[in-house]
Amino acid sequence: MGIFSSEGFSFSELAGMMFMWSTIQQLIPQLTFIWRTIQQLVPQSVSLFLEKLGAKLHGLSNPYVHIKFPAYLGAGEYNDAYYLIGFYLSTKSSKQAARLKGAKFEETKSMTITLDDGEETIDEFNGVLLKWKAKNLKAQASTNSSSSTDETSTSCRTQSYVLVFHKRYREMVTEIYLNHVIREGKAIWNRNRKRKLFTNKAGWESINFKHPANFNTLAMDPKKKQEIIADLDAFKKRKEYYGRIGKTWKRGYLLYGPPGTGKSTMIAAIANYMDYDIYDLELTSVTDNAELKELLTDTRSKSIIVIEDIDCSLDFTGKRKEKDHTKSEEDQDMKSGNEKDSNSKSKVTLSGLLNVIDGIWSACGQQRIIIFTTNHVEKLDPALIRRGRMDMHIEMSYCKFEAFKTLAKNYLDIDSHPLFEEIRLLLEENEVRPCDVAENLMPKADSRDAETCLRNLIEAINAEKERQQSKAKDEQEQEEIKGSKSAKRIVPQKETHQGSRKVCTRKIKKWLTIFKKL
Ligand SMILES: Nc1ncnc2c1ncn2[C@@H]1O[C@H](COP(=O)(O)OP(=O)(O)OP(=O)(O)O)[C@@H](O)[C@H]1O
Ligand SMILES: [Mg+2]
Repeated sequence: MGIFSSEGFSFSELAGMMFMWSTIQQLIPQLTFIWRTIQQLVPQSVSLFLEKLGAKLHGLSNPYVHIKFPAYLGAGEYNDAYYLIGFYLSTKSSKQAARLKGAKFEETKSMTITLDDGEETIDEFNGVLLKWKAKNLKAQASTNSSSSTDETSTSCRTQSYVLVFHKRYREMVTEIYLNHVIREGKAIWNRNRKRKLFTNKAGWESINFKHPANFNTLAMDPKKKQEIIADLDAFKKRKEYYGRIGKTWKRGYLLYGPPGTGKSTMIAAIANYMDYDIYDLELTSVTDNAELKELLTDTRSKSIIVIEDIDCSLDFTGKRKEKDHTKSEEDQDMKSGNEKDSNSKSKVTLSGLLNVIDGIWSACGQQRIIIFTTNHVEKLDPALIRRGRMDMHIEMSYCKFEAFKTLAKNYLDIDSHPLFEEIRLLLEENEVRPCDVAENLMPKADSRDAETCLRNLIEAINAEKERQQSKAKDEQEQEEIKGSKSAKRIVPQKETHQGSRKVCTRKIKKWLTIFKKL
């Protein structure tokens, strides 16, 4: 029978119990006062012993363990675990608790719904039941008093989650369950957070990254595209594999090809596919190797570090090919770095960049992709792009028929058309950049239909073809003119030369006859 059930108690018994309870309540302040006085009188060691004894007795009678996760740790520091638990509980509590609260963070895409203050929810893990309570000390204290705006703004500091479980599961909870909660919380956070595009000015600055590019809309050879997707998939799943073979969990891609062939578009597609942030590293703004290290160690995991137009970024091109074998690589790079000083402020060197890629990341960089782009792959130092640093070399090339079909689908929403065959032949014969195809396929006015756009493209390719042909003809003519001019110049020279030789021979013969006469 429950103590608060009136069943089985007479009215006088109930009145007696209520009297006893109110007497105990009245005695509490006096008992507290006596306890405080004893604490002051007895030596500290004795009072500590008594406290420990009290806790032990309480432990014996209470089989439940409570772990508190406060939102605020003091000294301006907030507790990440509190927020991650909140994300974890958002998937559990909305089904059970009656009172919930919604929170929208600047960095997240959507609202997170979690337990309101004072609410509880039960979680089950490996057959064990665990209770989570949301507490707010301020809310409890201010139920009796009116709260000021100041209090509301700092009330998150007084919030906490308390986990309650039977003490027999202590080990399982602390060693397995809590790791699971934090891991799940992080996964929810990652799925919900907005992706960022970072650029380096003074340190990293970020904006939200929103780019519509994806592998479906990326125009390129479908086989090559599938290879890239498969490589990314393998990379995503290979955490254990990289750990086992002792390699850093990173992957390097070199994208090369003429301007307007989709290198930057490919980077956006990879970022969207992987759900990664992008760090767009402008090497010319990096003062020296030390700053480069700092910037790269400051990047988050699950990110892509991009160095666009690496051949133009710094003088990395082919330096090693002419290296002086009597000097160390670092010396030579430093020398070239100093030489560069005259036209660039950056002292970042090739070996500095290689050290950062290979060295620092081995220690702390995980789940990162590094991408270099260039229009002139032949100019790059082989050390920079060797396998292991740049694992995949991807050529982004001129638009062929398969790539065209993707663009026709993107821009005109068509899979076939009678003009496709003519376009296929034209694309085989000519080097047309995907950006030019895209430009021509984009309807300039609402009224323009697919056929008009396709005809525009055909016209544009033919016009370019004629332009190239007449340019080639002009160049040939110029060459011929140059050739004939130099031929004309050479002939009199030869004649003059021969003439002077003849004069010379005549003079010698004359002198010989004079000598003979003498
Ligand atoms: N392969 C492609 N697939 C889809 N769209 C493309 C492709 N290539 C180019 N485009 C279109 O052309 C525009 C320019 O492409 P992008 O900037 O990706 O070229 P790039 O290779 O990075 O050029 P650059 O070498 O000059 O930096 C894009 O905005 C896109 O609309
Ligand atoms: Mg680009």
